Amino acid sequence: MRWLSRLNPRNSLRAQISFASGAIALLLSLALSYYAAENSKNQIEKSEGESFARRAASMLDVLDRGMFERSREIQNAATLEDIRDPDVSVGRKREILERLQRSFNAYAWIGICDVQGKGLVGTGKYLEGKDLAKRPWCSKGRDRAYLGDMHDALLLSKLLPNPSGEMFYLVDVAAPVIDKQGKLQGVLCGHIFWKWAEEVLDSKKTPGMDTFLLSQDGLVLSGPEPARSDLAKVAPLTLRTLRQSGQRSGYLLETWADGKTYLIGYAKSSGYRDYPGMGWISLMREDVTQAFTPARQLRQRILAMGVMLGLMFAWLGWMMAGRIAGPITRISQAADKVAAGELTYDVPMQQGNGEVAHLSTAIHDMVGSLTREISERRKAEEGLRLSAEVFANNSEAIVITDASNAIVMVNRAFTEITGYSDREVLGKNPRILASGRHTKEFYQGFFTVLHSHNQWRGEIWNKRKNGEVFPEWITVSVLRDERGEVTHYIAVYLDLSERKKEEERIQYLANYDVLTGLPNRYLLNDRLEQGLSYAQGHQARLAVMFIDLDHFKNINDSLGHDIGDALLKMVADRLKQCLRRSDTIARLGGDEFVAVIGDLNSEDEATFIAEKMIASLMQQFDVGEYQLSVTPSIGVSIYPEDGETATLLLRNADLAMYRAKDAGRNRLEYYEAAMNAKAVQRLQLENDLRSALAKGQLTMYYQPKVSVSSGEVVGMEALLRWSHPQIGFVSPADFIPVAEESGLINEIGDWVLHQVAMQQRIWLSQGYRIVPVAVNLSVRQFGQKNFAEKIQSIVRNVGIPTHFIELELTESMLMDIGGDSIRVMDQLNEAGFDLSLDDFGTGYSSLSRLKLLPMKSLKIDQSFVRDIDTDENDEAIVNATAVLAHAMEMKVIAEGVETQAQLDFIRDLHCEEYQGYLFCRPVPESIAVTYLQRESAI
Ligand SMILES: Nc1nc2c(ncn2[C@@H]2O[C@@H]3COP(=O)(O)O[C@H]4[C@@H](O)[C@H](n5cnc6c(=O)[nH]c(N)nc65)O[C@@H]4COP(=O)(O)O[C@H]3[C@H]2O)c(=O)[nH]1
Repeated sequence: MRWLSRLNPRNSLRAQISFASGAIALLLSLALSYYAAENSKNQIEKSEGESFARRAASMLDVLDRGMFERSREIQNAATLEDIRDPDVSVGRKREILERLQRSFNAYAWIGICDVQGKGLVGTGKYLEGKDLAKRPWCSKGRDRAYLGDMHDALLLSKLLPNPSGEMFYLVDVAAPVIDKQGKLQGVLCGHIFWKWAEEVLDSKKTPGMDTFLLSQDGLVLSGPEPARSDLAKVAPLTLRTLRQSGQRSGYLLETWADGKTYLIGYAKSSGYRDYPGMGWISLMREDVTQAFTPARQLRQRILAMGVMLGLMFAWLGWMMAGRIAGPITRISQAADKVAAGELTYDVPMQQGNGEVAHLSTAIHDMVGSLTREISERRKAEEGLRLSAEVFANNSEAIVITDASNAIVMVNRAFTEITGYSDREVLGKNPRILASGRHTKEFYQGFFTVLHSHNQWRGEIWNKRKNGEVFPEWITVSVLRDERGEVTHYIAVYLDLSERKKEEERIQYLANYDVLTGLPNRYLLNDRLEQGLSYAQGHQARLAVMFIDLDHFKNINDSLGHDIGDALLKMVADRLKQCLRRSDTIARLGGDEFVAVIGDLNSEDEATFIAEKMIASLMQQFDVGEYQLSVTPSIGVSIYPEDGETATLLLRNADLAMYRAKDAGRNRLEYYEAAMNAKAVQRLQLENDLRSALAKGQLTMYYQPKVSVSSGEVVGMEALLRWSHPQIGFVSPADFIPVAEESGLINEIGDWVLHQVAMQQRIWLSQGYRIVPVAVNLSVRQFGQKNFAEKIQSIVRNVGIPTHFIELELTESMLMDIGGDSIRVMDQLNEAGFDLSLDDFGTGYSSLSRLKLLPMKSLKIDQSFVRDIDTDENDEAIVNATAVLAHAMEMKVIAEGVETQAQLDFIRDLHCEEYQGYLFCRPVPESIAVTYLQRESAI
């Protein structure tokens, strides 16, 4: 509907121009058509009128001449000898008259009346003998030639042949008949059919046109009105005009009684030659609707052309206006867009030098400069808004003072930090915030720097409204006018309270253990360094104690970390209580604590403190619902004997602590130099072990397991051997712990498992009888993620069933591995591995816990077997263990059976299997296979 609105002149300049030009053209055409039609009407009126008048005149001429000629004929006939001579017979006369009648066919009758008025002779013998005296021609034709007006043919119409029977009219032409003697003999008269006149009139007529012949009195002699009716009744005006008009012919326009307007041409008879005529008037009329048809048609044509012209002009106007209005429309659309805020809109520029081009350029430039101005203003407003936002929302307090240092403006943060509302401080000096902590000189220095550098930065202690003194970092700037005079000071305050607290917190976290509140490793180092420098300066001695809780991991795993943490806090408190205020007790992490005891008089003092600690920790802890006890292993190093640096002293105390652990835990060990050598040796071993695998220095030995009852080899234990290139044979008892500590055990363990599985596969492929081969697992291996899946995949990848492999776990492992261990054991068991508990009796396995484990067999440690035949205790232990194991449906395997006596003993105790030098030492694969072979040979 947009185009409709474009056509509305009220909306569109283009439509206005178009309508105006169309309307002008139309009006002009209307005027022109009116003028042309009027003109044409006048023309028609004149030419037609004149033509009518001419034709009316010529009609009269014909009639007058006809009447004149008839009159002459009759006069001439009257002078004929035979006519004038009374003696000539009537027949002769009749003959002459009939000949005359034939010469003009309009003669109705020609005849002669005698002086008495009696019909003497007549053509067709009509009226002969009749009394014609009263006839005007008879009476008036005696003296001279007579012409009579139209009259009814009363007699002749009955006599003459008249098929229609209608009355007809005649005009009379008569002349006196005078004989030679000059005596009147009668009157010769010719009756002329009036039809003749009507035919003359008709001959001048054209369709749509009427002719009238009027008598002098205005009676209708011929025409559409009844004969001898008075024209004054139907056209009084016309008749009056004719009478008044002095002209012989002319035309006029008049409305007749029938309501129609006629164009009328008229002529008045003027006779012919000496014939004066009878005063006849001829009229030719035409209805103007017909007469003016050409004018009307012309007007219609001009009007049609006008409409065409109007439309053409409207279209031309539309096109021209389009050329003018198009660019203006584009400019106005562009202006609309700009007005709607589309400032980036580029107003199109019209090419050329015309007004519109000038307008478009001017608007383009104007919009450009407006846009620039607006965007600059917006930027400025944005800047102001931002500044106000920054001022209002800045987290730092902002105070603006005037040159006299009276506060003129503060922001929200100021109120939040100081507690003063803006109303409370406006007009006041910022001095109201002074804490009193700074001296007069400080403020003097402050203003000196401020005025010389226009800025001062620094920390100031101020006071809040509630009286709290707090630190702030302040930046004060000076604002000056163009003359350099100070107008304002702007101070930005950053409240440092939180930051200080945070710094203190960070400081605390950096130096203290969060759980126990004891100094951590860093603060310990500091304190130790301080203690050492004191000791050096005062030739004093100092002790470093490394304290590790035994089997603390078990508590964490079994009772949860919350209990473990609570216990550690209590342990920390008790350790602290065992020390003097000047001493330091720190927590390094986990269950490791270090104490630094300065100004030591003797070793006994350290021993006393350590024993106090052991005694203190051994007392029961009530943690939640649990009653717990822990034992520590404590290693001590002394300055200056065991080291002069903090690092050395800590390391040596650590070594001593390990020694205490090795020596059975819950004890105190002093550092000895030999420990260090052992540690070095251990480190060397570790390094060598790293490359042992790659260098092929590790091999597997196998020791058969034998059925006590049958003496058959029913299994084997895989035992690792390391052939060190320098040291020679290294016992697994020595390098397995090293591998465990260093983490190498995982790699080595995988290798062992793979080797054993491969060996089984080879034996299988070689057709040997397969017995399960037990592989030792270490605690660290067991702790690996997805351990069960891993060893399963190693075995399956080799391509042997899992029940070919037995897994041995030591009892002490159960103490060290986490609470998840039962789940892992279940997984292994479900995967098809048999599990066996090694070294049973050396640890402190709770029997109730043992019940939960999916163990297939239980190996009695060789230390019990060794003296079984001599030591009753050992015998009792082995016996009880065997009973217990059987009760739990486990096999019992005796380890380290060296003698027949021992074998007999374990047989008595119903052990199912044994393993030991008695049957076979651990041997390489080449020998081990012979046991299988031999067995398979049986
Ligand atoms: N006196 C005496 N000893 C006997 C007798 N019969 C066997 N033995 C020794 O007793 C140890 C039995 O192995 P274990 O208790 O599992 O104790 C093993 C095991 O805990 C560990 N070990 C050995 N190989 C591996 C291994 O591949 N992986 C892991 N994690 N540990 C291993 O090293 C320990 C020591 O292994 P070995 O030195 O081979 O010592 C073996 C074996 O040689 C005997 O009649 N008399």
